Order: sequence, then structure tokens, then C-alpha cells
Amino acid sequence: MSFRTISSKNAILLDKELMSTSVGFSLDQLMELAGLSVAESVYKSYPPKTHKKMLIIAGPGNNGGDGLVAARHLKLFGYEPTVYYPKPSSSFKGLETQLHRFGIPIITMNTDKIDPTKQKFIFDENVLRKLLEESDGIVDAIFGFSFRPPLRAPFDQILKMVKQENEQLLKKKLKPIISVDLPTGWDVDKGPLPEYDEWNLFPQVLVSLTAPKPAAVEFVRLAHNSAAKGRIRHFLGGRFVSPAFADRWKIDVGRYVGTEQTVELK
Ligand SMILES: NC(=O)C1=CN([C@@H]2O[C@H](COP(=O)(O)OP(=O)(O)OC[C@H]3O[C@@H](n4cnc5c(N)ncnc54)[C@H](O)[C@@H]3O)[C@@H](O)[C@H]2O)[C@H](O)CC1
Ligand SMILES: [K+]
Repeated sequence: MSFRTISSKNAILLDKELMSTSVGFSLDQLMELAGLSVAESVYKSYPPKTHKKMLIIAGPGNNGGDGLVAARHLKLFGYEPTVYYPKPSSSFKGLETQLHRFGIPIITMNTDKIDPTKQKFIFDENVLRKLLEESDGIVDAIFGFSFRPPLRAPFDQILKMVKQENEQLLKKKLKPIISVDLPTGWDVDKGPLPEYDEWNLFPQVLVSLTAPKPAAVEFVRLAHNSAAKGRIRHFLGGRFVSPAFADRWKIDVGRYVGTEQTVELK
């Protein structure tokens, strides 16, 4: 299936317009719908019966916020989510509180381990390794459409470890990665760049939000040429644009069925 895409530049402008006084959304509203559609895509792909322990890796921006919202919905859907949130944002304190109230563990910056001279997060491999080992699947909510390569610390190390796990696990076909909006580390407009291969993940599921970005075309192309072809899925979520709005931005409104918040693009 072919689909229209939106460039990184326009995705940022579209997002601003959704939250302008003329359209009227708040970030909380958009994030709630985006996160819900991620959780629904996870459920459609890997139900809790087979993939109960989901590890959500959340980045410092709004992609990470979508991950926090998704974690809460996953819990309501019957999963046991854990959130790895190395650099928490002060904007999402409310979402963090909700997760605490839902009994969802959040592994975040350990203040004992902050280098006092640099005030930087010190990455502990063993913490992430244990979380990866214990999970049945990984939700990659690290970076979305504002990401610009190359990756900076600590996310370079985090991505390398996730990729290593992913490669080992792919062989056993056990633990899927579900990427929110984009596979983290990929160039939004070009897809995976060969010079950054050490952290180029290949997720089993991509959930594009509002409209696929050009990297999603690469995802579909690579999926088509991969041995895992039939098991790789691409969803569209973030059901918040009207047909008139979509027309103006030259994107498609998803063919959502009934009350669904996510639709598979086939
Ligand atoms: N309209 C929509 O579709 C909506 C989508 N949502 C989600 O929001 C993200 C985009 O969020 P944004 O905050 O603009 O950016 P990111 O989360 O992608 O990242 C920003 C964050 O990342 C840091 N950063 C950037 N590049 C690097 C790098 N190379 N190394 C390390 N760190 C980096 C930057 O400093 C910021 O801290 C979109 O993809 C959707 O997932 C909204 O939830 C709702 C509307
Ligand atoms: K992502």
C-alpha cells in the first residue's frame, strides 16, 4: 500500500498548528490519544497473554511522553509494564505520578549516580541489561520527529545495547520492538543512515503518528525485503485530524474502523 508522508520540518509545523489557538488542541490531549493508539497497536500485535512484560523506554521529549501514556493504557489492558526513563522531563510530572499510582515501576535517573562535576546521567549497563532480559517486548518511545542524528549520550549507549539485544533476540524470535512514530536513531527524512549502523534498530512494529514520516517508507521497503516480512507491521495512530485539516497538509486521514484508535497500513 502506498501512503502519503510528512517531512520532519512539516511534522513540527503541523504539530504547532494543532496546538495553535485556531485549532485548539492541548499537548496533553494529543499525547493521550497518541499514547492510546500506541498501546492499542501493541495489543493488536502482541497481546498480554503472550507478551505480558513490556519495557517502555521513554526519551526526554514528547515521544517519551507518548510512551508514558502508553504504559498506563498497557497496564489497563492487562500487561505488566515497566518504564525506563533515563532523563525525566519536568513537563511530564503528572504522567509520572499517574504511573506511580498505577504501580508501574519507573527506572529513572539515579541521583546517587550523577557525576557532581558534570550533573550528567551516568548510564548503568547492568540496570538496562536486566530490564531487557526480563521483558517480553520493548516499546521504543525514545525519539520521534525532532530527532537529529548523531545520538548523544546516554542514548547512544542505550541504543547500542537495545540493538544488541534485538539482534540476539531476533534470532530466537522472542522479543519484539515496537517503535513510536519512528525507529529511534533513524533520520526522520532518510531512514537508517549507514554511518550510524551501530544503533540502527529494526523494529517489528512501527506506529506512525498523524502521518508516516519519510523514514516509514524505508521501514516498509526494508520489511518487504526481510526474512521476517510477514511478521513486520506498520500502524497509523494519533486519530486527531479532520479531513479538511489533512487535505490542507496533504496527508491521509487513516481508515480507522469504528472506535479504533489505530489502523494497520497494509
Ligand atoms: N502531532 C503529532 O503527531 C504528535 C506527536 N507527538 C509525539 O511527539 C514527538 C515529537 O516530540 P518532540 O518533543 O518534538 O521531539 P522528540 O521526542 O523526537 O525529541 C526531542 C528531545 O530529543 C532530544 N534530542 C534530539 N536529537 C537528539 C540526539 N541526537 N541525541 C540526544 N538527544 C536528542 C532533544 O534535545 C529533546 O529533548 C512525535 O514524534 C510524537 O511521538 C505528541 O505526543 C503529540 C502530537
Ligand atoms: K521512537
